[in-house]
Amino acid sequence: MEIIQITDLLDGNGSAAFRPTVMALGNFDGLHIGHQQLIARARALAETTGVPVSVLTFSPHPRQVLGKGGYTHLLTPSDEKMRVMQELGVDIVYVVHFSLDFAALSAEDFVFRFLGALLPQTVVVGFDYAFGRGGKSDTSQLKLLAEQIGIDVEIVGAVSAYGDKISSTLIREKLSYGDVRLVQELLGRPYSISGTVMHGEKRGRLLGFPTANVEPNDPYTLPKNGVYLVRVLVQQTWNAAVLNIGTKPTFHDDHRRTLEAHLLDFEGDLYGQTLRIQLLDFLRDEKKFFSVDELIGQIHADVLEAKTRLHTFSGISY
Ligand SMILES: Cc1cc2nc3c(=O)[nH]c(=O)nc-3n(C[C@H](O)[C@H](O)[C@H](O)COP(=O)(O)O)c2cc1C
Ligand SMILES: Nc1ncnc2c1ncn2[C@@H]1O[C@H](COP(=O)(O)OP(=O)(O)O)[C@@H](O)[C@H]1O
Repeated sequence: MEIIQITDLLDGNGSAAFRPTVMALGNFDGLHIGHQQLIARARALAETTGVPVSVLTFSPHPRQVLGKGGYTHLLTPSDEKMRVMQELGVDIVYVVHFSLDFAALSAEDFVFRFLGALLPQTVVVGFDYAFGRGGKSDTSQLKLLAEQIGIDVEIVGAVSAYGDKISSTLIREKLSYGDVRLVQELLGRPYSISGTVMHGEKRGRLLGFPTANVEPNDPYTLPKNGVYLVRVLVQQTWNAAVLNIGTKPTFHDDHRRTLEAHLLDFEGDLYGQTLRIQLLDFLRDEKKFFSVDELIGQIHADVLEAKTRLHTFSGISY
């Protein structure tokens, strides 16, 4: 898969580097099964005309640039997004640097000056696609403008599950309830977080449960505080683990949120390594224990419960 960064507005002078493709447009945060259907549609169209399938996406996420706080938690930061797109069979990803200048483009400029220069034969968008200054233009305007310069527009309908339209917002909400099993259904794969193992408070080993303190590499949307059954990728090997997300209220009144994974069958040094954590199941809420022995007893019970539930997940492909 080729990744092409686009940092300027093209102004019609960059077209030499581009070739005809069928192009899916969107932010695709989460790359959930709705996004996947859209990309599959683009792929099918590309195959019938014998051109590559491309995706046009933005970085940073427009909400990170335009949002009131200027910062948004993501489901699939860039590396994860690229990994999943590759699995989906995307040939080319155009990553457009999203700036205030870009956001200010009118609908006409976006289509005539920008999109046209990328030479798509067809663009594929979701039914709720919005573009142009203030995101004020919709799919019917896209069709009207794009067809003037010979670009076909294909609009893909909503995908629903359990009566809800699948969206990044829905997935964020389910994560806030800790419902990682449902999230896995909506994503078509387990929710995953990548991070680096940092030094912690060195208490884990004294409790009999060393825990890798994982500092997320990007501003991920975290599920609610609690204990989860997870799988952790360490140097190309998956390890079953229990993960605590929270503030460790047994030891602290006001600690920042941390992610700590105890790998069930592992001994060794993980400091400095990059780990990928897949969240498989929610085990319980995080609690304040009144003695350390009570906490240790509960972690033993968590490990037993994790091992029991692990059997349910044997069919998952990583
Ligand atoms: C499976 C598991 C469950 C945990 N549950 C709780 C909990 O309910 N409440 C709590 O205060 N800490 C909980 N912890 C966090 C421990 O307090 C933490 O791992 C310990 O303080 C070690 O921290 P350190 O690695 O920074 O030394 C849990 C840890 C694990 C691995
Ligand atoms: N089974 C295991 N699961 C997680 N970490 C382990 C395991 N075995 C050894 N380790 C190592 O021990 C470290 C965690 O020990 P801990 O006492 O909790 O220290 P820290 O507070 O620095 O995390 C991990 O970062 C890793 O290098």
